[in-house]
Amino acid sequence: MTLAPVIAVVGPSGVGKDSVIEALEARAKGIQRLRRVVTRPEGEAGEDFRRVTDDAFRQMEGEGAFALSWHAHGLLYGVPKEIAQQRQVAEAVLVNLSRAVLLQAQEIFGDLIVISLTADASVLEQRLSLRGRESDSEQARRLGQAKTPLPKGLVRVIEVDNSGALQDTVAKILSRLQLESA
Ligand SMILES: Nc1ncnc2c1ncn2[C@@H]1O[C@H](COP(=O)(O)OP(=O)(O)O)[C@@H](O)[C@H]1O
Ligand SMILES: O=P(O)(O)OC[C@H]1O[C@H](OP(=O)(O)OP(=O)(O)O)[C@H](O)[C@@H]1O
Repeated sequence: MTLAPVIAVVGPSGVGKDSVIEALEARAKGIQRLRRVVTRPEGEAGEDFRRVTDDAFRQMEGEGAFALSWHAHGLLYGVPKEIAQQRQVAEAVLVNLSRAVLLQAQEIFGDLIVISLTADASVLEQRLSLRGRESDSEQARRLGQAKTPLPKGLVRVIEVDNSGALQDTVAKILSRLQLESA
């Protein structure tokens, strides 16, 4: 059975990864988002994710619960191995990934499309501040990592600027994805 592609949405903090994922899922029938496991502390909201403690995460990892996992912003993130079942029923599975794990993701998932979102530095700063999920110092730290480059060796990368309206970004992505599958 062929598995649907995994679409990794990546980019700096505040660029709009979760907003784009949510909007794409709503707009495109058949595209589903993946629910990540994150050790994000109580009180910090975010996308629809499964919150676990560090100990629970480590235990899950030891039991082989993740297809992919990584460490960023002092948190642990996991892609549950059930992504394989999701890829059997969906036309594509969207997931918010770290830029640091993209080559690993390409190796593990095989069929990987990377959507690399960009936005002007001033826009990022304003959006992180408006989101208000992290402290000012944590926001500043995340902004400091904004320019992390994508690794070399990725087969399919779609770069889209999300400095403008979300609906324009989503339209641009859908048209690029259609071109890809044509
Ligand atoms: N195109 C856009 N126009 C205006 N605000 C946006 C846009 N994309 C995202 N946002 C807002 O910016 C903030 C950060 O977006 P989010 O999706 O959490 O980014 P990320 O997941 O990349 O950190 C949120 O408050 C979100 O509502
Ligand atoms: O290595 P990087 O590409 O810089 O990514 C670091 C982390 O940032 C994002 O997490 P999260 O969505 O929790 O944070 P964000 O909304 O602030 O980007 C992304 O999913 C990674 O887990």
